Amino acid sequence: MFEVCDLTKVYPGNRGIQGLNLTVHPGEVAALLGPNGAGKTTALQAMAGWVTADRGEASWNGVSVAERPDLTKLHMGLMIGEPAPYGYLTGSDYLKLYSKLYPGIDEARIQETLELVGMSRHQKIKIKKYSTGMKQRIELASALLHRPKLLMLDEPFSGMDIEGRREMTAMLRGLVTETGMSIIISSHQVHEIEDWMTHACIIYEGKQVGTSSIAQIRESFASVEDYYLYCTAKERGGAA
Ligand SMILES: Nc1ncnc2c1ncn2[C@@H]1O[C@H](COP(=O)(O)OP(=O)(O)OP(=O)(O)O)[C@@H](O)[C@H]1O
Repeated sequence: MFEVCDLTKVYPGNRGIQGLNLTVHPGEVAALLGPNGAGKTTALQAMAGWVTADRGEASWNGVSVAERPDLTKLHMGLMIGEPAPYGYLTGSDYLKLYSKLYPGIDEARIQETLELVGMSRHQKIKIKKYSTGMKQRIELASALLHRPKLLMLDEPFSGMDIEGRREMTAMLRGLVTETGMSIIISSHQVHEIEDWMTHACIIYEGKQVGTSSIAQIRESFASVEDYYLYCTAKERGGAA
C-alpha cells in the first residue's frame, strides 16, 4: 500500500503542492486531475522522492520513500518529466541502461517489455529519431521493466495518437487486472481514464480540493469531469 500524508513542496511564489493526502491499495488507479500549473507534477515528484518535501511524507508499506529509496524504489515505476532523454541511444540500449538499476533483468525481459509497449520493431532506431509518442512508449517501457507494484505516470499519453492511447491504456488495464499493480496517473484527458480509475484526486492551485472513489462520484455526478468542475468551481467560490 502506498500512503501519502500531508505531503508539501512549495516553490517561491507559493506554487507547488500543499498538504496532499492519498492512499492507494493494490489494484487501484488514482487519477490526479487539475488545470495547468495546479501542482500535479510537483506532487508526483514529491511522492517519488525526486524533490525533497518541505513537510509530510510518502511511504510504501510503511517505509518512507525519502528515507529508504533503496527499499521503496524497487517497487515503483516512474514516468515523470521528459520522456527518453538520451537521444543518441537506441530504444533497446536505453532499456539496457535502465536494466542496470534493478536486479535480475535479462534480455528476455527487455524484449517482453518492448513487446508490451509495441516498440519491438523500432528498438534498433536511435531515440532522437522517435516521435513524441514513441519516446513516451519507450519511457513507459523503462518504468515497467522491473514490473513495479506501483506505477506513477505524468501525462503518459499526451504525445500519442488515438490508436496509441487505446493500446497503452488497454495494456496498463491488463497489468492492473492481472498483477494487482496500482497506478497514480496525472492526465488532462479525463475521458481516457474515466472507466478504469478507481479514485479521482482534484488538485487546484497547489491544494487538494477533492478526493473521491469512482463509486462515490457516480452517486452524485454524471461524470468525473462534472465532479472535477464542481470541485474547482467550489474552490473559486462559484459553486452553490
Ligand atoms: N522547480 C521549480 N521551481 C519553481 N517553481 C516550480 C518548479 N516546478 C514547478 N514549479 C511551479 O509550481 C507550480 C506547479 O507546477 P506543476 O508542474 O506541478 O503543475 P502541473 O499541475 O503538473 O501543470 P501541467 O498540467 O501544466 O503539467 C507551477 O506554478 C510551476 O511554475
